[in-house]
Amino acid sequence: MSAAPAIHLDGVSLTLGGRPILDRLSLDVAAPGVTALIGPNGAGKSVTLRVIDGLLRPDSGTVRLVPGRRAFVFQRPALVRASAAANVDLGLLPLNLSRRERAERIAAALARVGLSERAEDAATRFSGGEQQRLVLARAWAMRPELLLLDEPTASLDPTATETIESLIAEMAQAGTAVLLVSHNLGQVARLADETIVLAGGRAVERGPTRSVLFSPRTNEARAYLTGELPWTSFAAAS
Ligand SMILES: Nc1ncnc2c1ncn2[C@@H]1O[C@H](COP(=O)(O)OP(=O)(O)OP(=O)(O)O)[C@@H](O)[C@H]1O
Repeated sequence: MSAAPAIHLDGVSLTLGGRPILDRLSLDVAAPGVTALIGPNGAGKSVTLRVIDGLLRPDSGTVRLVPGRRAFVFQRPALVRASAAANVDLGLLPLNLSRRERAERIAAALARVGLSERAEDAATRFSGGEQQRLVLARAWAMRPELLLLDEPTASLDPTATETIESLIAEMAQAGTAVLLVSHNLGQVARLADETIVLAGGRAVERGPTRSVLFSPRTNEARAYLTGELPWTSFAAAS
């Protein structure tokens, strides 16, 4: 990797509830671009994102991040009881923008995810997919240096998924380092330059997405991928 990584984890270990969850985890995430973090349920993907965001403190090891704005889109959308517009505005508050610039960014972000008409509606009454689109709009409006995404399209319909995927790609092209946790391997293939496979709290494999998905070198990665990836249709499309 030529430039300094946006995220650098070195030997990160963490025990939760008496169980080792991260086990000397080391990984780098390049900036800009999309890096996918994949692996079986319980592998420690969400915990890794929370460690990177500082919500969980590792027992040992080093976490180094590129300085700047950071946005985290959780598996379950984190929204306050206020309008959709106010929820986007919350992400902008720390940025010291003028009132007018905030209003412009809010309008553009809501339009980007097809929620312009819902700007004044209560966000907590939105459907699951609408809430997910809203939190992504908030992240987009922040223009973060670092974007952490935990299953960002898990409850979205195909059209909304396409909207969100193009928004993620656009942010990466504009310079954001994106770390994407997803079980949607088609999405990983579409978006991620690099892919890291996590199993048992360790990065067992990493490399260009295509080689990780189609020619995994480790048994752990192979076991995960053969259970999840529709090899026949997928391989035929490549
Ligand atoms: N606060 C906590 N206390 C105790 N155990 C925890 C805590 N948070 C997570 N864990 C455990 O850590 C393990 C890894 O959880 P994590 O949510 O990171 O998995 P994941 O790889 O994101 O899985 P999935 O694909 O199912 O979302 C799980 O077994 C979970 O029960």
